[in-house]
Amino acid sequence: MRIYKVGGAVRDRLLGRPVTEVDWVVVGARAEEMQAKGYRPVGADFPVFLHPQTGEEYALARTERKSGRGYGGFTFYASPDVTLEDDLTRRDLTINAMAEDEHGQVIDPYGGQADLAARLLRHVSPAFAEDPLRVLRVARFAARYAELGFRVADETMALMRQLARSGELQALTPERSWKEISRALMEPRPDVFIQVLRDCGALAELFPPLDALFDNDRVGTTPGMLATLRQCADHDQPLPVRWACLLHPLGEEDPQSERPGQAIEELNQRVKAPRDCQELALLVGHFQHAARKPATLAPEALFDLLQHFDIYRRPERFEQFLAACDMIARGRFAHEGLNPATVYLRDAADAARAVQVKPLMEEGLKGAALGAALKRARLEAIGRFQADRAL
Ligand SMILES: Nc1ccn([C@@H]2O[C@H](COP(=O)(O)OP(=O)(O)OP(=O)(O)O)[C@@H](O)[C@H]2O)c(=O)n1
Repeated sequence: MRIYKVGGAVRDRLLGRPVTEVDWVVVGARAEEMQAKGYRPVGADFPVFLHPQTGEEYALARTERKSGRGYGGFTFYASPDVTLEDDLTRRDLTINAMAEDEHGQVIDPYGGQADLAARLLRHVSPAFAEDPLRVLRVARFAARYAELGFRVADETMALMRQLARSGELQALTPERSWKEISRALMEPRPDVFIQVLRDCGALAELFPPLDALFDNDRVGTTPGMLATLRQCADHDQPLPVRWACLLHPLGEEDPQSERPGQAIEELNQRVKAPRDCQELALLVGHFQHAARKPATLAPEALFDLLQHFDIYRRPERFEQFLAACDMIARGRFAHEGLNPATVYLRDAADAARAVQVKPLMEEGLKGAALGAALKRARLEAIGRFQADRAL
């Protein structure tokens, strides 16, 4: 049996980037031998094992054949006669299809090193098309390595276009799509991820309302949305902020639609985004306008906004909302430095939070009456705050 390091670890070492996770491929072995050596199988009929000590993944060299639509439709052929080259051919990109032996010798049958040098994301073979998720993966790698000068090779872009047109992306499960999308949004250039998806037609398949924005962009929202995503990366924003910033223009289209928030809701559901991402996207979609000019809001409207956010129990969610507003201000409106609108909102929230319950309880108030008195006191506090700031 021979063991090689493969995939991302080889690529990132050659790029001089930190290697976070090492995958191994095992040639000339059977599952029984692996288990006899103490490796633990990952699944019943998947030829991947975990090392007894390091927990790293060791996969038997395999070929993959697509037997149906979607990700379920894969069959594996793993056997001691599958060569390292066979295993590398089924991989997505040439830069991911390199291996390294125990002496640090690189095995590179598909020109991965040349493509690293040329800064090209190029598919290995037509087998690329067997997994439509790879369209998202390529866009994600483009987002990760854009700053190193990488771009998608023309022939790979053509293949991605074909895959998008075939409708195969529809067969991706929300879980697999979200895993790629969420990782891509956290890369240094999430805007490049979206642009690559747009260019190959995948955005139209995955997020039709976002794609439509690019087509009917009378007011130039899409360059602003892309710039906003870039700001998110430059300011290390967490995933919910980035997701909300991606979807924020849909909230602006909404006033004309019958159900505000519908487009955001649909995209949330489509990828089954986690709850915090869903919530923030809807809140940003809905309140971004009000948050741009909070000083012009009537005290009641400002109070309602803060109530809606449940700023008393969910302060971190409100902070993420303000962060998203800041990123939009920078990306869309080229605003630099401290954003007076979000400073105002944060101070208003602090004024409302400063209202104490204890004195009201000491007056003997309870239950609904206490709730109503607290609301009144907070509304008054906001009124005072606005009056002070107006001076
Ligand atoms: N749909 C996929 C998923 C994975 N791979 C191959 O499996 C390797 C390991 O996959 P993964 O761990 O997902 O990616 P990495 O390349 O290690 O990248 P990352 O740094 O994002 O983990 C990849 O390098 C690639 O060769 C593939 O060809 N097609």
